[in-house]
Amino acid sequence: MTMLEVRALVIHRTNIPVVRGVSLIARAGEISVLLGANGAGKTTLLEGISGVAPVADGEVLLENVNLSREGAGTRSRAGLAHVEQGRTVFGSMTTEENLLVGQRDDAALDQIYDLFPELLARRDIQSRMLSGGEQQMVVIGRALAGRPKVLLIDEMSAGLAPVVVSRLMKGVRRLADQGLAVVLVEQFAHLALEIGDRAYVMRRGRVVYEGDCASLRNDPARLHHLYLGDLNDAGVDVV
Ligand SMILES: Nc1ncnc2c1ncn2[C@@H]1O[C@H](COP(=O)(O)OP(=O)(O)OP(=O)(O)O)[C@@H](O)[C@H]1O
Repeated sequence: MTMLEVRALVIHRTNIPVVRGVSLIARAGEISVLLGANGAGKTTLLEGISGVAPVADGEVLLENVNLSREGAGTRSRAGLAHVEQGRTVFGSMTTEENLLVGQRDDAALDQIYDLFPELLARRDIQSRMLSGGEQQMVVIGRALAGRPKVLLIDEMSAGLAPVVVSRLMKGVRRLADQGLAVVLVEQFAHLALEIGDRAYVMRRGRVVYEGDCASLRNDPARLHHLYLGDLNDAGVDVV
């Protein structure tokens, strides 16, 4: 079932269009992987979807309800959660105090500890003492507090060792298997394509590939070309 539908989104930064008519979908139980080189517009796109960045044109629909004119708070309450870049924990608060921020019920806390048992053992530790990977688990866990329908995750792996990234990816896959619709922006393309379902590659503000993750995973030369090769910018967006 399609949970999130983004239609022809246009977003400007200092009057320059950096997202130029992007459409994508995220289905319940699936991970939509969003790839692309630095500056392609991935972060800006997620910000436009969650309402953090103002949108110049296009639509954001959650379960067919148009949220395009709503602010970030309304979109969040409607079920759109956004894990932004930077892994911001409340450092002087314990792991559990962080997880309890915005928590609707204890069951959600149990769900987080079930997903990331590592955090259970660290529940009473000040979150500034946690490793980078554990802090990322806390941030993802906090985003689950409102029981979202769609989870947008931006570069959760930045600065982390590949083994830690794999661990996080497994957690995200499990969340999708539990029914969440996930949009995952990721620099470790090969790892993301392993756990993802749908793939989108952005280039200079546009989608230049839309398809299944398996096709791209099995064709690294094509992926390389989509990132760096000579594409006809004015041509067909979907390869
Ligand atoms: N606040 C801002 N003000 C002006 N320009 C911005 C701002 N944020 C992003 N940009 C520009 O918009 C373009 C898209 O940036 P964005 O961060 O969305 O790309 P990205 O694909 O997420 O890249 P990265 O992987 O580096 O985060 C870039 O050219 C960037 O310089």
